[in-house]
Amino acid sequence: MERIMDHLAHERSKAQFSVEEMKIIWAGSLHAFQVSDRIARLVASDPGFRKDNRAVLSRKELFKSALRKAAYVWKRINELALSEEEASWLRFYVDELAYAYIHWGMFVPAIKGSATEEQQQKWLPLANNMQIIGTYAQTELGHGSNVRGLETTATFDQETDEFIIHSPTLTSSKWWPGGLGKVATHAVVYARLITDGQDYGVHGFLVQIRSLDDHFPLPGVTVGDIGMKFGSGAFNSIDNGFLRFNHVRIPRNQMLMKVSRVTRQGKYVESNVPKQLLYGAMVYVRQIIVADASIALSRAVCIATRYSAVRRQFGPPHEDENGKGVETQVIDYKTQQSRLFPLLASAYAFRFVGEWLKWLYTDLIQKLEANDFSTLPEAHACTAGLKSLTTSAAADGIKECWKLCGGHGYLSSSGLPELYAAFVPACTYEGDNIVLLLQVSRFLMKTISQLQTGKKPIGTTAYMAHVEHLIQCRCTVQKAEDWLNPSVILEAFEARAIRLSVACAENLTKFATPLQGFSELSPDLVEAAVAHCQLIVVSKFIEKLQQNIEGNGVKQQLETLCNIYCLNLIHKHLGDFLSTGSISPKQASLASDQLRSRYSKLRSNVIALVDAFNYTDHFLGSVLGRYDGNVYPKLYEEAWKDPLNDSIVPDGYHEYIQPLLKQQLQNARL
Ligand SMILES: CCCCCCCCCC/C=C\CCCCCCC/C=C/C(=O)SCCNC(=O)CCNC(=O)[C@H](O)C(C)(C)COP(=O)(O)OP(=O)(O)OC[C@H]1O[C@@H](n2cnc3c(N)ncnc32)[C@H](O)[C@@H]1OP(=O)(O)O
Ligand SMILES: Cc1cc2nc3c(=O)[nH]c(=O)nc-3n(C[C@H](O)[C@H](O)[C@H](O)COP(=O)(O)OP(=O)(O)OC[C@H]3O[C@@H](n4cnc5c(N)ncnc54)[C@H](O)[C@@H]3O)c2cc1C
Repeated sequence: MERIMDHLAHERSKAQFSVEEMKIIWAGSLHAFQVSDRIARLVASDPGFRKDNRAVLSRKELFKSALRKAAYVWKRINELALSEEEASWLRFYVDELAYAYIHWGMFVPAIKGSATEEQQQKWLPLANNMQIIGTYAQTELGHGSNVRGLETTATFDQETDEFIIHSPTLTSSKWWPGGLGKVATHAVVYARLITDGQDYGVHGFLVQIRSLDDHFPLPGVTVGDIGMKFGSGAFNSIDNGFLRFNHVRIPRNQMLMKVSRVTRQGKYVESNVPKQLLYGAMVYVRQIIVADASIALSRAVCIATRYSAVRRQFGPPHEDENGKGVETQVIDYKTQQSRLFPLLASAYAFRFVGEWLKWLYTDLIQKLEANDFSTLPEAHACTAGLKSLTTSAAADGIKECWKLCGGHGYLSSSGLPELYAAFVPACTYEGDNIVLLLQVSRFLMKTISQLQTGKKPIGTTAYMAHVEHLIQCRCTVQKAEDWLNPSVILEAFEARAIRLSVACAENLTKFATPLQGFSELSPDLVEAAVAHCQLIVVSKFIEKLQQNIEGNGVKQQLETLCNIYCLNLIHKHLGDFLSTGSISPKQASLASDQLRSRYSKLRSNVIALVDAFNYTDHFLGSVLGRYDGNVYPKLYEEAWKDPLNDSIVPDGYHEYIQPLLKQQLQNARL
């Protein structure tokens, strides 16, 4: 036991940088670090937030436990008079999916984004004080991605000055909204607005669905839970629901009227605000999900890295620091490094691009408030594309981390199966990842077509202004070290991205209609979108390194991580880089050489790099990822805690095992 604990201490002693300074970089600022650290410890030390029994709870127990925790969170927020920032961290570290995620993450933002000032003054205080609990009811049984295809209707009745909300078909039943099944009292419902016999398309409406007195559904409302979801624990603590309306009436002023409104006379009036602002809550949450992807991936990487340093298999016996013969730490296998270290680098890359995206979103909101809508298309493309890229990579990465831990990774107590089950739907919710990449490609094709009109591309597409150069430039790498030059890397990624986009744009002209072209070329368009989004992540990582980064050795570690992130992408997408002529086969081989050498450079720092995430053992929820590395005794202890081990002879022995054995024994004797 002693020896295992020593392993991580020894690993930590090898670090070549200041972990404390890196923690601040990871958190974003000293202030963010201090607040998050304080709240993480508060949660970890409070038995009310225990979560180690989730895997063995039944659905009903799990759901009730999530309700209890959500109520307890609210109580603590009020008792401690936490600020909004502290309250968000508290909800985050409690790490239990419940209705509050949708209430705070979607219901409140939808009101802020789509309601008029007057409507906000009425509804926000109610929501902020939890006098009502809200959900975001957009998706239907028949349509999720195709929002324009939603079928729920909101028909204006001029006589009573009301909207009649109705579900005309089975497929129009709302399906999936979190917190809807059993908890929410109100919902922002997306429905087709019909007035004067004309259909004006999908709009948002605030609808009360349950009584505030006895929690029963209001007349005309049918509501329930959609059933168990993938994995034990995970999303099963939340009541994703279905909802049907039978001519439910709401006052006219419960239509969210920032984008457009209906007058007392039933006239539909558009404002000067673009209609896409109706989708504003999705832009907001997609940006948060990018931050969440870096958290989910870094959690998995932290577990896999610590365990890989503790775990030993085979090898020429080495001598440990006490001169004893020991097997090889699995982290020293080059295959383990080539699977794990790029994931560690990706966690950092996603953290920084998430930070930038938060800035972009804040900037967008400021501009929108000043009636400047110019950056909305780019913000939509960036949030959609980066949400897609980072969640797909994080979900795959978590699965890889579980395999990196061998058999023990499959144990619930490793924390990895539940982390995977809880995160993988992020590839679907807030927009299916492929559908979102197609939105990015649409934006890219539009930008390319505008180049011909002389319109200067801005922001993340600014590189397209150099299309002539990027189409014909040749990568200058001659030796492996040349791949450490950020401008060489950047140009290779820009060349690959623009060449894929331009090829798509040229191919699109070969089809009878743009629609037909988009449909036929959609796999290529998705690849072009991925290349563009990867370029954004690469360029934001490089920009981060150009900032003033303090702390002993911190910048050097980040440079190594950045190199690994970029070179591994080249390695994985070699087909793109070679087929577009962005690099040559010889340069590809030099990139692989450099990548291998970066792994060796990073090796002694990896434990410290995952320590810099500053995750408590409570938050990690993993025996394999424990800070002290004391894995085996704790695994043994956990095994004993399983309910099957409550009795020596299992339930069912007398009914099913004993008779079977007896029968077989008798048969043998006959
Ligand atoms: C130390 C670090 C600390 C970090 C802390 C992190 C804390 C993390 C906490 C935990 C966070 C998260 C946990 C999450 C918990 C779980 C929540 C899950 C909740 C899930 C909710 C949902 O899923 S809600 C439903 C979402 N649904 C969708 O996303 C549907 C997807 N479909 C669409 O968006 C649209 O239908 C689609 C865009 C695909 C097509 O729409 P359509 O109207 O047909 O549009 P087009 O014709 O294609 O386009 C018209 C033009 O509009 C542009 N556009 C489209 N969408 C938008 C938009 N959103 N904004 C702006 N513009 C848009 C489009 O580009 C077109 O423009 P053009 O110029 O005409 O080309
Ligand atoms: C855990 C979870 C929580 C959720 N929470 C909410 C919530 O709170 N509120 C809410 O309103 N919704 C919620 N949703 C619903 C979610 O937003 C939708 O599931 C999502 O938008 C995808 O839509 P869909 O299910 O209709 O998939 P579909 O669009 O049916 O996708 C099926 C397949 O078709 C492909 N596809 C679809 N369209 C195209 C296209 N144009 N081109 C190429 N391929 C295409 C997709 O890539 C996918 O492979 C939640 C979903 C999950 C899983």
